[in-house]
Amino acid sequence: MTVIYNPTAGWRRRRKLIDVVEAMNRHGATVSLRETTGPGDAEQFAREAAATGSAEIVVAAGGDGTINEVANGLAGSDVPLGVIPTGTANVLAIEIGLPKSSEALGLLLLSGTPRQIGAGRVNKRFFLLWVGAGFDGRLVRAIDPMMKRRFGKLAFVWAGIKQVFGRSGPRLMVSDGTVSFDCGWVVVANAEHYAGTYRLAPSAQLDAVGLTTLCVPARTRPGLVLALVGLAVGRLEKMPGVHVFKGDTVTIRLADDQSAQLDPVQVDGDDMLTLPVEVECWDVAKAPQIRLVMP
Ligand SMILES: Nc1ncnc2c1ncn2[C@@H]1O[C@H](COP(=O)(O)OP(=O)(O)OP(=O)(O)O)[C@@H](O)[C@H]1O
Repeated sequence: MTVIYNPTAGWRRRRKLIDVVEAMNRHGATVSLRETTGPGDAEQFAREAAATGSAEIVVAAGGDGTINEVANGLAGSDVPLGVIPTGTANVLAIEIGLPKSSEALGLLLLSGTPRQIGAGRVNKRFFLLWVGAGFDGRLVRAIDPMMKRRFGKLAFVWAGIKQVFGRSGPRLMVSDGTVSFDCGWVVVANAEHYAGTYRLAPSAQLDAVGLTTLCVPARTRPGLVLALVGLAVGRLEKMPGVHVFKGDTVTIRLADDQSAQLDPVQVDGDDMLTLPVEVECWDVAKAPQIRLVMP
């Protein structure tokens, strides 16, 4: 087993990694640990492990960004993906209900049956959770990595407050190929949970095929505050003015073509791309597939 560990993810979570690895060692596993030194390493290490056939399973130890990289590195191989959540928000772990106890998680990684999951692709990269632009794209870009390391989730709260009281949101055009929606915040979700235990898209499930897109009219401060209240109570989909649709392809761009197309796009919680982007649903029947060890 190869465990790819992002030492900068999360907040004092190294203990978790050690406990799970020790649990697996007690059950006779040979664990080869690779630490990342920067963005891109996790994907590269996963690709190498898959190509050399040196691991029956590759485990991402980090947050959702590290899992995203490892998933992209493994896509196209038969090697299953496992997760040790040592990140800040760990939404994928919440989504699939990973055991909290290190012993139980170690056992799951050693003997769990991998299952194919539905995924999305954005500009040809796989994502497992969501792609977001407007409010959350800007929020993720505004996060200070040092602050995230020191204060964990509070860094997200602080960046959110700055967005609410900062400049107004961008005007986004979101299209499903036939209809376009004008909004200030868009999330294309492959999973139900968001930013922790919030239920953003109850109809989206990681182990089912299909993306749910929420176009939220959150350009002004009152609109954004209302949307955040809706998110907090698990009813964002039902809020006035929110358009929700299911579709296989979604394009997101700035409405004003004259403006610099540099607004950030978060992918699985990381600042990864800038607009415009093309999002597509990836069918479990298509190759490559992503197989995830889950309870
Ligand atoms: N050694 C490293 N130094 C700096 N950045 C790294 C390193 N290794 C990986 N990264 C980058 O760190 C970013 C954030 O990691 P990750 O998302 O796993 O943790 P997190 O943000 O704390 O957790 P979560 O996404 O659950 O909130 C990833 O985009 C990854 O590319």
